[in-house]
Amino acid sequence: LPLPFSSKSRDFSLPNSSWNSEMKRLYEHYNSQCEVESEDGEKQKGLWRRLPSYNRSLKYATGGVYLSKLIQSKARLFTRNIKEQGGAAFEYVLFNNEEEQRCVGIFQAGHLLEGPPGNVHGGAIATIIDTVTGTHATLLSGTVMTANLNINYRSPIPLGGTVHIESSLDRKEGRKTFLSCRVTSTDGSKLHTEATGDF
Ligand SMILES: CCCCCCCCCCCCCC(=O)SCCNC(=O)CCNC(=O)[C@H](O)C(C)(C)COP(=O)(O)OP(=O)(O)OC[C@H]1O[C@@H](n2cnc3c(N)ncnc32)[C@H](O)[C@@H]1OP(=O)(O)O
Repeated sequence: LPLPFSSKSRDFSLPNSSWNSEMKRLYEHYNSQCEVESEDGEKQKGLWRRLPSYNRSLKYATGGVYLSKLIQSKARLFTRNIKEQGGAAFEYVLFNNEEEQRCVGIFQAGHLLEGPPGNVHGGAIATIIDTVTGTHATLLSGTVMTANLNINYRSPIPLGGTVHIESSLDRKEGRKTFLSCRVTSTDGSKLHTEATGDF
């Protein structure tokens, strides 16, 4: 992740007191596979890697063609900019499995993401899918933009609930990267959303 963050920047993908037990359990499940101990007690890289997440992409604005310095200095990542405490909006952590070309997101949807009463807004679901697949495509192919995101909403996601999001590589064609994504209940028994993305 070639981003020049200050060591003081908060890493939003670490557990906090708003996480429910399912969120913590799944975090532990993947985090425990990020580092493994060999027989001689040495720590080695595991199958998974937790991806840190910050609320701005550049610590210091460098100026841009279209954006004023003021806008750049105030720019914050959409999914990490809600000040209200207590897991009000997007709580999530991403883990990447480079070998299997899979990226997993664990997502707890806070009360500010309501769409239909008691359920998560379809735009918020699209946002978190774009976040997981967009990050995955970046890891696979370098800097990308989402060209196309196709979403099938299969069953509502309850507000406050935790879901498992998995992005996998379908294929690469020249400079295009095609991914598939599934949002399921944490035990995998219920399919909430399916998507494909071109980056
Ligand atoms: C490491 C992690 C870091 C990440 C940290 C941040 C975390 C947050 C992550 C959040 C992530 C959030 C991520 C976001 O939210 S990204 C924001 C949302 N996306 C955009 O705003 C993108 C806007 N569009 C564009 O900029 C251009 O149109 C792009 C760049 C997409 C293509 O324009 P470009 O001039 O470059 O290309 P081209 O026109 O020569 O076409 C090239 C090829 O592409 C094919 N094509 C084009 N358009 C489409 C389409 N719509 N569907 C299907 N295919 C399409 C086209 O047929 C052609 O194919 P072929 O003929 O070659 O076969």
